Amino acid sequence: MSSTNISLTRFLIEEQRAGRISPDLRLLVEVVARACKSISIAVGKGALGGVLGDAGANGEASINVQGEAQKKLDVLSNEILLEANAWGGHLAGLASEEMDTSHPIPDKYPRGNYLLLFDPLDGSSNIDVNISVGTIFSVLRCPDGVDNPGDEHFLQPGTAQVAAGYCTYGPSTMLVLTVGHGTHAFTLDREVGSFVLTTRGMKIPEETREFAVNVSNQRFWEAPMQAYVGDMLAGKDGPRGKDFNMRWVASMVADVHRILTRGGIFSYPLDSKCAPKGGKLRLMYEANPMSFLVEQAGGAASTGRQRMLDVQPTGLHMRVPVFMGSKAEVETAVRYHAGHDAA
Ligand SMILES: O=P(O)(O)OC[C@H]1O[C@](O)(COP(=O)(O)O)[C@@H](O)[C@@H]1O
Ligand SMILES: [Mg+2]
Ligand SMILES: [Mg+2]
Repeated sequence: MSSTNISLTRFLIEEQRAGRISPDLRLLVEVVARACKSISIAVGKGALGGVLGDAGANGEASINVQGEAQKKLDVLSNEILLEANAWGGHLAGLASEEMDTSHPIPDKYPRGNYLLLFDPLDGSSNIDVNISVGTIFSVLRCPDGVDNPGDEHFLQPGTAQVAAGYCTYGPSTMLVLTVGHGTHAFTLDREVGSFVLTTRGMKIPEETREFAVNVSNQRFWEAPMQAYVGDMLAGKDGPRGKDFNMRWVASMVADVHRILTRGGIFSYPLDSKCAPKGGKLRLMYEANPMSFLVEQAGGAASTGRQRMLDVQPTGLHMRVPVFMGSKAEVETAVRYHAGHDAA
């Protein structure tokens, strides 16, 4: 990755001058980036910051709307994002993976035209073992004439996103962003405190020999997924005619970042455990923003049966099966599903 001297601030101003983003959207992305810097500092303190471990009090776990035990950093990251964004004047409302319902902007603050959705800390199970975690965000327009949005106003397909991104808190902190004109990566210069453009126009190779999936769920998968992964594992003597490598960080941000950097396919398919909920990963906070970034980098994203960005959400916390990454490989996964469904 070659570094430039273009800061995120300058990049966004240039996007605004080119008419690709509004001044409000520019400021909104700046606020999210600033919040991510604060989360990065909290994550980076690790065991010294008193932020590891489970949230909750008196030995009682704190359970979020997803039915999952919250980590202290899940709660802290959510608070940082809410606090940073609520008063800025660019938003009509916020929604978070960690909150039951959408969060209106308090009356004391001015309202803007955008809706912000986020997974404040993705890959929570990795926090306590010092493996990369991240923040994922998505920006929608508030429908015309609505100044006090409710959950229903957030239920827009991924094609309606005006910006999406993630911040990965790994060996370096990186912000990866799209405003609908390519996917661009910024690395946090920790001494200066600003994000610097390090890759303009990320490109996912069309073909790959690397897949990411939690294979421990194999016996619960649907038949087409069993066949798809079985054929990859058969290697060059099997029907795919090539050997595949496998990676699974179990932080979607880190797995998708690898795929944006060197290609691959990331998958969290339907299995009989998560099928009653529709899948494991969340459409609005995880699948849609990541699919927007991946498509803007020349990749593809699907549920296995439908382009991800075309899915009409039916609930704020809706879950979906996910296949995303190198275009030809995602198309292959989709063909296995179509072949099975047609049989
Ligand atoms: O533990 P599993 O089943 O492999 O699931 C891992 C997946 O779950 C997630 O951790 C879910 O995200 P959260 O940590 O935000 O709930 C993804 O980041 C990751 O891809
Ligand atoms: Mg997540
Ligand atoms: Mg999360």
